[in-house]
Amino acid sequence: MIISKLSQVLSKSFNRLSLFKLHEAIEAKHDKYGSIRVEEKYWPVRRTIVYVFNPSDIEKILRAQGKFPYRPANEFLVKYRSSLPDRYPTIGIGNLQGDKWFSQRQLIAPILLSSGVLNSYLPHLNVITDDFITYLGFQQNQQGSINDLLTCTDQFSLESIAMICLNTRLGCLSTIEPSEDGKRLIRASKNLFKSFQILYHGIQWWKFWPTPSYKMFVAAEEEIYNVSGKYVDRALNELKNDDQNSCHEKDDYDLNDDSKCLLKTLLKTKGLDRNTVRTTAMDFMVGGINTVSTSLCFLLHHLSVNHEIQEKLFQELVQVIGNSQVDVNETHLSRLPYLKACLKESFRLTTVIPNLVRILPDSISLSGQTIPAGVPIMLSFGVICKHPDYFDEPETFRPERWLGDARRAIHPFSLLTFGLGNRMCAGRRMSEIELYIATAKIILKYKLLSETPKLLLKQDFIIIPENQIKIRLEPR
Ligand code: HEM
Repeated sequence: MIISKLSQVLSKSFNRLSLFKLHEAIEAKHDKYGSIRVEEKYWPVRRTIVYVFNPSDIEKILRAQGKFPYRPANEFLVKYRSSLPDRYPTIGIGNLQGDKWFSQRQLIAPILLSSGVLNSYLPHLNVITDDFITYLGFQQNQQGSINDLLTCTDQFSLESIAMICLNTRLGCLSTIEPSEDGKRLIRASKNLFKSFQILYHGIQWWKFWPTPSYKMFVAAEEEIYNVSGKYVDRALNELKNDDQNSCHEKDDYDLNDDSKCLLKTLLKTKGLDRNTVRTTAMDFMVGGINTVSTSLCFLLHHLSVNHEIQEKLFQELVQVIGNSQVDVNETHLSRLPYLKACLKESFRLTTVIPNLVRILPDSISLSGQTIPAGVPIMLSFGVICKHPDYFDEPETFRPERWLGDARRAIHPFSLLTFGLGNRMCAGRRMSEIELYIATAKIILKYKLLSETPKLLLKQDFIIIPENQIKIRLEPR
């Protein structure tokens, strides 16, 4: 009895120490220290980190970040890309700082956020979702179950992001075999995130010699660079040929209409050369594969556990869209408040990125403590989102809390899935559209029944399920 208790305590402590359980270690800091924790680390170098667990402090920080919000870069990525200036004229908007970041963000983000570009992808995302539904059908076992939902949503997510960023289908949803490029990208993006977790949060041995994780990162980065480069060059050649040949007839959603194709629009933008676009496309791929895939997997899991909510969502979808064969369009998307609330609630319970990080240009007073300028501050909204001080019955999946008057009880800086302000996620609207269309069509087609005993989480750079998500699909 005593031994088993001791082993439980030990295993909990070791779990918290583990690199893949950092989210639990951060929760434990909040339990122990309350709304703020200023931590001095002495090894391998002396540094201070501040953890903030209070939405009012988070609001203060985000309002104080100025014109050039400073989110610390992934240093290993900066080191690697800076060593190859011909290949990487930029280290990418996710890692640049100051006015260099600002001028690149000004060129790139408006294209990714423009409704003209976004809407042109709706028909393609509908087709990809239909293919995903067929693919799911082939993945079911004899009892109608999918044994590992995340590997399926990975395929969907990669196929979608490749269509958006590389202007190509990769065949990841083929019921026979994904294309070679598809397989390479899936493998590379998994390895990339695995190495990120160790390189970003572990001891920085990579600064002194190429550790196995650093080598894994470089190999994955090269793979993504090579595959995506091929499609960027193809788009560039098409643009050159288009210039030489006369215009062809274009319909509203024709991605050969260059003004509606993200990649070609980037390539035609003054100030963005071929290699900058190549880096940007890579960063979009990396930013968008695992985040969207895991978010979709979590949302489908929550719906599969909460049958009444799933039914209520189904009713909304039937009323607004009809059935799974109808293409989801802009008008439908503007009339689906319950679907949007379900996604928000899924983000609250299982947000894939539970912290934002900022370094402020000036000192700031937070929860009665003065934090000097230049100190990294972790805005730990993932903890806030699961705390009863801020959310009633926090463990319950209840989309209604995001609707009508109930929403007013929620502090606006408590859920920051995509960040906030002028450094927020450039792919937010694209991701939401992907997630809405996929969820809508799947729920219209299938009733989802969970076969996952308990959802466990781990941090693999982003938060992902630790155990396999098993789900049964019953045709409606
Ligand atoms: C569910 C999916 C996604 C989530 C949860 C997510 C979340 C985030 C978060 C939290 C940030 C940091 C924001 C901040 O510091 O304020 C970020 C940055 C970024 N994301 Fe996403 N993201 C997602 C999908 C995507 C996609 C699909 C793309 C590209 C198509 C993308 C591109 C970017 C870029 C370029 C940045 C850096 C922006 C900058 O530094 O200016 N993300 N994302």
